[in-house]
Amino acid sequence: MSEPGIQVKICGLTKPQDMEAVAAAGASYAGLNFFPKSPRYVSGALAREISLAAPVGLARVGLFVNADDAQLDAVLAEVPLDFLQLHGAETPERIEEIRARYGLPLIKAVGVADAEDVSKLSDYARHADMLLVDAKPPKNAELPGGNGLTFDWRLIAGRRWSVPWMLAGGLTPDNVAEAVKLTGARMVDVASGVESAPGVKDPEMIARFTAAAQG
Ligand SMILES: O=C(O)c1ccccc1NCC(=O)[C@H](O)[C@H](O)COP(=O)(O)O
Repeated sequence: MSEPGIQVKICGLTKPQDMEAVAAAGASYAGLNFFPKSPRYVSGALAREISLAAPVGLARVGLFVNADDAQLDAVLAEVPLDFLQLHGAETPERIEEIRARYGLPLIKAVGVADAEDVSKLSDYARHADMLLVDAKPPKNAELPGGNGLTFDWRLIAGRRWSVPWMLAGGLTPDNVAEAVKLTGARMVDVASGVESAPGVKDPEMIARFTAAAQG
């Protein structure tokens, strides 16, 4: 069955042409990754150039992991952003602090591996404007996200929270339609599933992913 209205976020753009591919595909959100250890890390003038390549209506999301005010101040002074995505171990207090200081809508990413993780989502929903329900990284993982791993979608099938939420974790052009069907997600997010190599986005995969998500 067709799923009109599914919104797509493509995360970890590393060049201005990626933004053009995201816009051409009809995605709604584009993520810039400010975590220095990520293969998708961007900074300074390049990050600004990518951000400025976004057409009106395509929301730019800045992704941070346990960022301090100094990092957030520096990025936001240079790079226009519409949302902040917090992908580390930020506490509810820290989320509120960031929200008050920068006045931007916040997406809190939460890793899920079991029902206990799912139960934590309601707490975060009280402090964030949107949730990103991602696969929990393995203990030895170098990155807290962008690992291309799925989780058991049945854990959240049909679930709703008090704020909008995005499904993430190991989504690809080939499995996203099934993930949407099983979970009831209205928004989906992908990083590695639309890349030809870590940090290298593939425009054709971005187009296929978006089309498959939207049915
Ligand atoms: O993508 C990264 O490199 C990354 C690094 C550190 C924290 C978060 C990161 N990505 C966050 C995302 O929103 C990803 O899109 C999400 O984790 C799903 O990734 P993937 O399984 O590769 O689609």
